[in-house]
Amino acid sequence: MNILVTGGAGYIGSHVVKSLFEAGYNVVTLDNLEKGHREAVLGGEFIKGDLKDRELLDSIMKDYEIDGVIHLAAHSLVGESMENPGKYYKNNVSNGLNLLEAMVDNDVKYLVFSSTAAVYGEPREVPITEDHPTAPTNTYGESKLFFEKMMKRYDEIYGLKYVSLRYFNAAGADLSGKIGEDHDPETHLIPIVLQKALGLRDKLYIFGNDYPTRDGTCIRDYIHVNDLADAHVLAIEGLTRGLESRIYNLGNGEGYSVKEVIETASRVIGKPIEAGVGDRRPGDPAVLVASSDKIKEELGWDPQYPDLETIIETAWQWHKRGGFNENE
Ligand SMILES: NC(=O)c1ccc[n+]([C@@H]2O[C@H](COP(=O)([O-])OP(=O)(O)OC[C@H]3O[C@@H](n4cnc5c(N)ncnc54)[C@H](O)[C@@H]3O)[C@@H](O)[C@H]2O)c1
Ligand SMILES: O=c1ccn([C@@H]2O[C@H](COP(=O)(O)OP(=O)(O)O[C@H]3O[C@H](CO)[C@@H](O)[C@H](O)[C@H]3O)[C@@H](O)[C@H]2O)c(=O)[nH]1
Repeated sequence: MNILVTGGAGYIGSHVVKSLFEAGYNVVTLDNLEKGHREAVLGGEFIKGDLKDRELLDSIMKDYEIDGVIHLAAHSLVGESMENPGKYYKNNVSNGLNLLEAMVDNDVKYLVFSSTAAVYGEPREVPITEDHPTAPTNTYGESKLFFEKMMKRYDEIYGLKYVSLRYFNAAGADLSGKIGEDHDPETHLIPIVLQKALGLRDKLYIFGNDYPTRDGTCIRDYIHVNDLADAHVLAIEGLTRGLESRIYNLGNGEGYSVKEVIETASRVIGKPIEAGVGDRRPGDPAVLVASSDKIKEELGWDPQYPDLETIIETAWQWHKRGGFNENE
């Protein structure tokens, strides 16, 4: 099986590429390296290019006889999406449509998509199941929901079969020490907390402490990036076995507040980590916690690193060694 991975040089994509490779797939990675790292792609072919380049998509699908696509390439920052919505509609919707069109024209039938908990907005009840109403509170979540709707139509009209994986908060790093999270600028909570602990940044701010939660700070469900990656392999296997199009949540079913994440990181590292309190970040729901029962029951997904301390420990090992700087 020949699989095209868009965004495979990024944080989650590089872990997906490694898992696919280990499971015996032929992998072709397409990434424009706007955010990704060439050295993060540990196996298969690498092509530097952009989703907006329709000719390139056609030639990759033909030349490599692509059977399925795992589509991770996107802009993905909640805060930025509320400052620059057009950037999100362009890349996540318009460039994504280019990919769908190329798949139809080249008769590529299977698609696994990186969706997000942000499609739900402020939940009516937690844990959130896949049939919870969608009402995104930010442009990012809305752009991902638009793409899900396009996939549904392409299934109805062209028979494209898809699995949409709605990830909650990805964190941690591969145990090999070769790949991990390395964004510039970094905006995600766990790497920021670890950078603060390493003295690589002056300030750490909690974005709002007046949310309706147990300690006033936002609650999220953190999932280890290798457990996420495994779900992609299960999804592509399912599709090629004849699974109908599906949406699955991916989280651990346990929510941690921003304060609890900082406390857990201090425990893992063995020293206090100082944090100030800043304003709320526009677009942030107060609570996002997943029910992932559906993918466990239907595809046998079995997370190996569900506990927050372990997730942070793997991220700490990666950041302590200096990320890609150390590997270079
Ligand atoms: N990190 C999370 O917690 C999280 C949670 C839910 C969903 N997601 C989704 O997972 C996917 C991967 O997230 P990530 O955290 O690894 O982000 P990332 O920025 O590290 O990876 C995205 C990759 O896509 C590439 N890319 C972006 N636009 C492109 C384009 N037009 N053409 C070619 N390459 C392009 C970037 O260079 C980058 O390498 C995204 O779709 C994101 O929305 C992430
Ligand atoms: O310096 C910081 C950074 C973050 N936060 C808070 O920490 C929580 C987690 O934030 P972050 O790590 O930025 O992740 P999210 O904004 O929850 O978004 C992630 O998780 C979503 C799914 O829940 C994905 O869709 C997004 O792509 C991914 O970036 C949020 O409440 C933030 O407000 C802070 O308080 N201080």
